Amino acid sequence: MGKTIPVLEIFGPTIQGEGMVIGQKTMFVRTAGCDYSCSWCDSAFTWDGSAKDDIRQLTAEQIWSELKELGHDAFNHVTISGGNPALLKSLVEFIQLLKENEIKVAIETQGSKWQDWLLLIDDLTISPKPPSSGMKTDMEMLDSIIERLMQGERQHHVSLKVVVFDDRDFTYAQEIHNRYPMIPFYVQVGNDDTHTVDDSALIQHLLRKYEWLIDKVVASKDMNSARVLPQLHTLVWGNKRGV
Ligand SMILES: C[S@@+](CC[C@H](N)C(=O)[O-])C[C@H]1O[C@@H](n2cnc3c(N)ncnc32)[C@H](O)[C@@H]1O
Ligand SMILES: Nc1nc2[nH]cc(C(=O)O)c2c(=O)[nH]1
Ligand code: SF4
Ligand SMILES: [Mg+2]
Repeated sequence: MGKTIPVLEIFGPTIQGEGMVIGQKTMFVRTAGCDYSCSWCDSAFTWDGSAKDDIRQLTAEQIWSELKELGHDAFNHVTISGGNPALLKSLVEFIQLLKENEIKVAIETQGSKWQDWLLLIDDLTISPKPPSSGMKTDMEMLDSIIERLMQGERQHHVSLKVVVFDDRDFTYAQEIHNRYPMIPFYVQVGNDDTHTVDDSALIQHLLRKYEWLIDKVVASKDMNSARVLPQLHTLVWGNKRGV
């Protein structure tokens, strides 16, 4: 038996609601544990202890068989999110198993940790955290991650995505984009009400914030190559989990 992976959620098929492959049909595997504690994290249950009894230690083969049970043959893409999946060296076996089965692999991570298996990922989203998160970006670490990916000629498999809640976050997003101009860059609307069940009020609110963010990008000479996106899954399903 191979090494195990701490898993909190396996779901799909759904669509990737964010970033570089938005709209892509995909399965999700959500790992437990994060080295950050963002003030507005929409997946805080992965690290705040509230779901600790739901964590399952699964092997690569066990995760793969659950994915097949859920998705049958109606998927060819798997997104691994968290928490921070880049904390887990043991993910390499699972990533290799997916590739053997001709499944494309995406990762969501914040750019705080390196793993050699990042070089194997088809759609790698690195999402450094802006000031509103309360986190401080280790720029040396981020530089070294981007550098290694460039050395590995992964530029067509990588993107940067910054979630923006306010003007300071937008300035941070511009700085990140200017620092790594060769990496496709996305700004994403921040959801500041991750607990409400009033979907229609949330959706109206998030669409207004999307318009605000579009206006900011349109007015910024530093953002001529940036793409502005909402969290599509939130516009469709609100704060529902497992979609
Ligand atoms: C839950 S995180 C897990 C992966 C990794 N820890 C990270 O932050 O990139 C997945 C994505 O959701 C984004 N996200 C988290 N909370 C959000 C919120 N309240 N509004 C918009 N995006 C959010 C993160 O920035 C990240 O891009
Ligand atoms: N549909 C959908 N798209 C997503 N993109 C990133 C997600 C995440 O939580 O990492 C996510 C998610 O939870 N659901
Ligand atoms: S880095 Fe990602 S998972 Fe961790 S606290 Fe921040 S948004 Fe949540
Ligand atoms: Mg999410």
